[in-house]
Amino acid sequence: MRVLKFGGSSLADFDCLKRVKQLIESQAGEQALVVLSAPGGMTDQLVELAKLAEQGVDYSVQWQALLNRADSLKREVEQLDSVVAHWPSFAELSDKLAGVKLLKHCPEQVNAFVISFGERVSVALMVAMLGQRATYLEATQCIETQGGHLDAEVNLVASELRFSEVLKSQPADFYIMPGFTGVNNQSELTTLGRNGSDYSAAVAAACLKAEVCQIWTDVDGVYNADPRFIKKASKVDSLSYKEAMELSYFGAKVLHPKTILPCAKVGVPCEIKNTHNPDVPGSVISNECQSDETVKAISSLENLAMLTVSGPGMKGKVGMAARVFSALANDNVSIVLITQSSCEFSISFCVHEEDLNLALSALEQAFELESQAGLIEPVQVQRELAIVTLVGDNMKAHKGLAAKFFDSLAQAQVNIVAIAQDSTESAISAVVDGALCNDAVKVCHENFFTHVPSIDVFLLGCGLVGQELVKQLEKQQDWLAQRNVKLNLYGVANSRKLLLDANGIEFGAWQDQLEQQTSGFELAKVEQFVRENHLINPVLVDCSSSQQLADQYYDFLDAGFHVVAANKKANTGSFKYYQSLKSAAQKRQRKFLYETNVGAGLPVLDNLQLLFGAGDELLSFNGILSGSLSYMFGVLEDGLSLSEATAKAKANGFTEPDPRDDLSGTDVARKLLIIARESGLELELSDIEVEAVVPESFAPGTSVDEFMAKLPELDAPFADKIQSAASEGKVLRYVGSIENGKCKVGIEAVDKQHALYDIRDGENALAILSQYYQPRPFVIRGYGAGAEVTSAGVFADILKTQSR
Ligand SMILES: NC(=O)C1=CN([C@@H]2O[C@H](COP(=O)(O)OP(=O)(O)OC[C@H]3O[C@@H](n4cnc5c(N)ncnc54)[C@H](O)[C@@H]3O)[C@@H](O)[C@H]2O)C=CC1
Ligand SMILES: N[C@@H](CC=O)C(=O)O
Repeated sequence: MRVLKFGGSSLADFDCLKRVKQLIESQAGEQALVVLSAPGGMTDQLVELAKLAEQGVDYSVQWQALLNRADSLKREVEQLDSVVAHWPSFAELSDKLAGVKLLKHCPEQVNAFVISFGERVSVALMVAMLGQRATYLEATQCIETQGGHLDAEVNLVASELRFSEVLKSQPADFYIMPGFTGVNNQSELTTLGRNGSDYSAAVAAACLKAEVCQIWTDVDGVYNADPRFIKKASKVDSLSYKEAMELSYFGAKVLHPKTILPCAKVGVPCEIKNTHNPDVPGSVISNECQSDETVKAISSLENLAMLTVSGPGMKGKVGMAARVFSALANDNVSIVLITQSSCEFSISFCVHEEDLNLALSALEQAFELESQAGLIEPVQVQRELAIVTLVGDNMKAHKGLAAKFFDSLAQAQVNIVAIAQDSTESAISAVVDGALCNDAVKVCHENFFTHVPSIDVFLLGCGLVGQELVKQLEKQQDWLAQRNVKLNLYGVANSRKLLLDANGIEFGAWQDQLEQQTSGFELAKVEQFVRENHLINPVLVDCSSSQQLADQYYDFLDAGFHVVAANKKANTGSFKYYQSLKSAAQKRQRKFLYETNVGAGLPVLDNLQLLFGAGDELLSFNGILSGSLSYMFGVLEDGLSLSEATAKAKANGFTEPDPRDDLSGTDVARKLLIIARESGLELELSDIEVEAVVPESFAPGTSVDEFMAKLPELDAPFADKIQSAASEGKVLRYVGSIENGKCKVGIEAVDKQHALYDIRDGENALAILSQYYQPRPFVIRGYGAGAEVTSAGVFADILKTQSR
């Protein structure tokens, strides 16, 4: 005997019914007991009718909708010449509802009759469709329950007897039985709790020692996370009973939690299959489950509240926990998870939010005296919580899984309210803020299953460096995929507009799309986008030179973004702000990375931070830190004028957006300040002594174009300077130095023997004399400006946001 159960989604309309009929008939010579749910959505209609009737309000519209739906299904079946002989009595249903409306009261027994009516509709239709080979099996003759009329428990022993007698007296190929329904020992109809048809099937399978219990639904099986939400969730081929039980208990909606126990008791394998995809092997739940995976799946349960009972009267007092839990049990409050502090001062447990008031009043009554005597404190309540659970039998004795779990939650910025693990180590649960539950599941799924961490980039500033970065991101997609990194570009902003796209921005089309936007960047907008799309590793990448953006880095970090900056303005604001960014990043466990602030793509700051971290100390620094000035001084030697050299440097993408930042020495001063600060000097930008190439007083208040047009006025005096240095066999270089805690930048004339003589064409050269690197300094040399090298440095920083 095989037991098959079809849920409401498999019975939603006539086409679905035909598909189910075919599946039943394909049981090739096997006897089958088929359990049917109500046609999809019909139980909800019935529940609503009962509610309206109880409120004494008019329900004729809803009633008509139910009748129409049922009648149209019946008509379609009868068009096949199959008379629906067992059609349940709608007149009886109507009478019952009228009675409820009159009394404004719906007794449980009547409620059970009303809400289980849809199952009888399904069975009547299917028996008619299958014809002679099928027999209508009354669940009320077979499934004996105890407890109330609603949410009743099955008495397996009594039910086994009933099944064997009833089946003996009615031999058939196919027994079609309504799910969700039972009978108590007073022959009154009962129901098994919402979605209880799975439970009916499991009970039938256990009582009949069936070969298999197949649960047919609308998904291919049990997934390792909720597939409606985790796109990369994959089907689990086999699970143990324990794993399935933990999963369904902690929220996996594909199976009713009560289903497993009856199957497990008898060892009937339970198979989950997709009605719409019957050839795909489903998930098999059995004792035979063999797999090496440690974590099988992640589930989550939302809408929970946590209650904490504490007080001096708890400590060392035997029986307190028992009293807490029996008070709740007496009021039928189900406890989802329990945790207790080791000092025994408090017990915390989770209940479903809907049971919260009941739980509170039960505890109030049970501990009234202790509470008056000050032995028990008022019960603390935390609402809107969720439980995220990792499930897997092989987690047992496997070191590091809990650490990885908690680390994942930290990565998603999810605070853990409480934790619990059963002693068999097959499930480990964390109670978390309900609003962050999906983030938590997503990051755990990434870390335990797909192993493809995602980096979610929002690019601010798409000029030279920003545009080049987008090109590099596009070019490297395959390289990233090979290394299991998913780098998504979700947002691009210029100074006026912000483009956000939850599907990821198209690399080829972003410029046009950005232009079509109507509003600009605001942190709140991006934050909301991150929340709505449950992004775990959002990175704001600043490739602008905006002071306004630099001033918001603290807020970016505080809002949980990593920050990658080519823009130097935040690090060269006040020392206090510079420090606050470091501590915000640390506090929020986010990265603040700005390698390109000095030397563009050259590995300067990372190396310095590592060296200083290893105890090295800066003794002195000397070098060329400006790519544009390195280039300009080089071509000046070759005979170009200052204005020509500046225009060329600008065209090559070496200068700042405003070349005056380079020519005034400010850009180099900023870089030197950052090196100084990284080495521990508490300096401000105003502490740097600056000798300008072109003083800020030249053409003040002009636009970049006006400045460039006026610059030729300085060509002659500058050519003289070059000439006079050349007459001594020297060249001019723009040099930054740190000596005895003092920083200065300015022009130096150097001869052939000088280490900086050959540094030109955009190259930077940095000589770092330190405790560890002396008497010869540690030297870094290479191109220190330009869109390609700079965006490569930004790219590297983006990738570094992943390292822990
Ligand atoms: N070009 C280079 O070699 C290097 C540049 N950097 C830094 O990279 C940054 C970008 O440089 P480039 O791309 O050369 O400049 P760019 O002028 O070509 O691009 C900057 C872009 O930022 C945009 N922008 C300005 N304010 C904005 C705001 N509030 N929000 C969004 N976008 C805004 C501008 O409209 C412009 O398109 C600068 O801070 C620069 O100091 C750092 C190292 C090397
Ligand atoms: N304008 C800068 C670009 C890099 O920071 C330079 O010339 O070095």
